[in-house]
Amino acid sequence: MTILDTIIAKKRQEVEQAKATLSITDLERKPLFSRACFSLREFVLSPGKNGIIAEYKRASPSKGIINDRSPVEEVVAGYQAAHVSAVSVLTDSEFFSGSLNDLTAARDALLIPLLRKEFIIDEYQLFEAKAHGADVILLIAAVLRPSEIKSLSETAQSLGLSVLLEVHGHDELDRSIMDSVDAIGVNNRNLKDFTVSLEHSLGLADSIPDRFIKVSESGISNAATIKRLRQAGFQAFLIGENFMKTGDPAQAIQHFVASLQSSD
Ligand SMILES: O=P(O)(O)OC[C@@H](O)[C@@H](O)c1c[nH]c2ccccc12
Repeated sequence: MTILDTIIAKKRQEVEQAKATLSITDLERKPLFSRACFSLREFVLSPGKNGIIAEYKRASPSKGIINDRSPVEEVVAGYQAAHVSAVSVLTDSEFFSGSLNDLTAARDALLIPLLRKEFIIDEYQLFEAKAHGADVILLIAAVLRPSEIKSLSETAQSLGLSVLLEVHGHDELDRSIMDSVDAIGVNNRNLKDFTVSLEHSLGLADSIPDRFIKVSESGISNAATIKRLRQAGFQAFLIGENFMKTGDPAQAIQHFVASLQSSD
């Protein structure tokens, strides 16, 4: 069993428990469910946007605790003040120490798109995402059949959510490309063994059709890397640990964005 298998097995149990506690109808009645979503496309592609999607990540299976001292609302407010395009918040509790409460706390602090970073396997989680303030959801090609990606992405879009599809290699990309996704993210981290290489993004850039927002995910820690990724055609950059591992993520991102601007 890989760590990904373990995470998905646990997730299936969690979703069944959540469904038994709160129905989709209950979720639809939550106040946030009826809000209009911010568009990922607009916030990444409009002129002057830097394309950074900054992530709030307390812990991960590969690193253990990264930062359990900086409160979510402070960190995401700092990300927004640094003019990022969007914010990502982990909601998995078992492996990433996140929660849906973190997502809602982030929503309260933000006027930019918010990604629910989660292992989504069931449409119930899409309704949960909407009811807790998300604008964007993640679908991971490594754990979903193409038919599942199709139905989950269509349902997400019907709720007004933007869809980020995550792939790791050519095979996943080729079988998962479909018009009901908005953005395609190449994860530089292999979720099966945690090794990180930028070559995954660089090698796939030209194979992603231009109608999708091109996102590079994980292991990004400096402006020079963003420059290389932009040259390869990437428009958005998902970055977590580089900010979270410092004592002050809000300050770290300010420095990062300043160095990005001075290298432009
Ligand atoms: O902390 P990093 O190396 O900057 O990576 C952020 C993000 O890409 C990573 O957290 C991630 C990408 N895909 C995921 C899927 C599930 C959980 C986490 C992830």
